[in-house]
Amino acid sequence: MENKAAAENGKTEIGKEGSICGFDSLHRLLQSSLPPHLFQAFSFHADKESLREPRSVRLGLIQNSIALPTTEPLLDQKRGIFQKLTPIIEAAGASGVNILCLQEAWMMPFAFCTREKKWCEFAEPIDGESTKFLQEFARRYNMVIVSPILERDVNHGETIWNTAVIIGNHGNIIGKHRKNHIPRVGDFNESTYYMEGNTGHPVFETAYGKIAVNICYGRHHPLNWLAFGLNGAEIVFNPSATVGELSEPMWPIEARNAAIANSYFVCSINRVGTEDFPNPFTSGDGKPQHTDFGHFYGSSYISAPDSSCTPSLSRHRDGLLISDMDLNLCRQLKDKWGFRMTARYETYADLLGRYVKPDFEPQVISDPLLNK
Ligand SMILES: NC(=O)NCCC(=O)O
Repeated sequence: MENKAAAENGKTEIGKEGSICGFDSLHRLLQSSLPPHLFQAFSFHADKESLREPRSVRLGLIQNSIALPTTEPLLDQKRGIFQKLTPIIEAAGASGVNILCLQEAWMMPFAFCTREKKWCEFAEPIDGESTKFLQEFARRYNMVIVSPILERDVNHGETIWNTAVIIGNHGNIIGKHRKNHIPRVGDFNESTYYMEGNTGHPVFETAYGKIAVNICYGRHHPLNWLAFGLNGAEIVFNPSATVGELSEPMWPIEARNAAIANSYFVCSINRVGTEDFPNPFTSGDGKPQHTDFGHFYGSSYISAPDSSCTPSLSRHRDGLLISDMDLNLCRQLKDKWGFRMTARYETYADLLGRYVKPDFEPQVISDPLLNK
């Protein structure tokens, strides 16, 4: 587990497999070459206000590799992850974390690359075994927990969804959100298993603030981020599973941009490690078949609306990132920049209204001399 002291010592384990140019994380590499003011660690500052008390919240993000090989019985694999996570969740609770978020589909390997249907067996109802496991911690530590799982909706013909369950600090289920954007890129063949979510862009009002969940691939969609902001989110969690070759250059940028544009905090969580599957599969790109997805590069971090961010966790180790923040910062940034006031929602709505119609024509004004 990575704690504050260990995380501040960024050059631990240099040369270990998974390091980047000898550094433990991309952030450490950047930190060594960029001025220190670009990096804020673990506690976000907001100005003191005269009419509002600070609204301090402590967040925890967990990234982890799977516990057992994917060839082991499915139930053992799931229970192995429970066992592995128990001390990490307890450390979060003992550290006074108010809201904890786990990685995408945390209770299973990310098997969607295989297109094999046997992995559907991991899917659970929202009040299933994984939720019950976490409800106990939520009650014990008075902690809200965001739990991204593979969901089976038994009331709707056993349909499967990629879902985040929001567990309240009394262990109650506040609600759920289903992943809005399903990737069809590289080995991310998730639409073989579930379709685009049908829960909209809910914001959950919890004891510690208004939160939302933008699951993984939704982070490439600025309007998805915007919708959570329009509904009043103060913190948006982005539980993810993504691999280095595909998305690592985008990872340090998109969440920070969303936090700035929408005046809220963004918590980016990625799983870590390489998961190997029993049967080879191809990526439809002419390259040889393979049995792993590539390296899940971890690197979880938190971005603030004032453009600061925490250092990221390791690229190759499990980790718990804990950070304090004052949610007053969200409104302070809204007052400063006025993005909500200067946006042109009517014109965007008009364009989008026309764009979704089959007879839409792009507004392009061509130089009349072009074809002369
Ligand atoms: N899990 C998931 O949606 N991955 C898609 C790949 C990416 O967005 O980087």
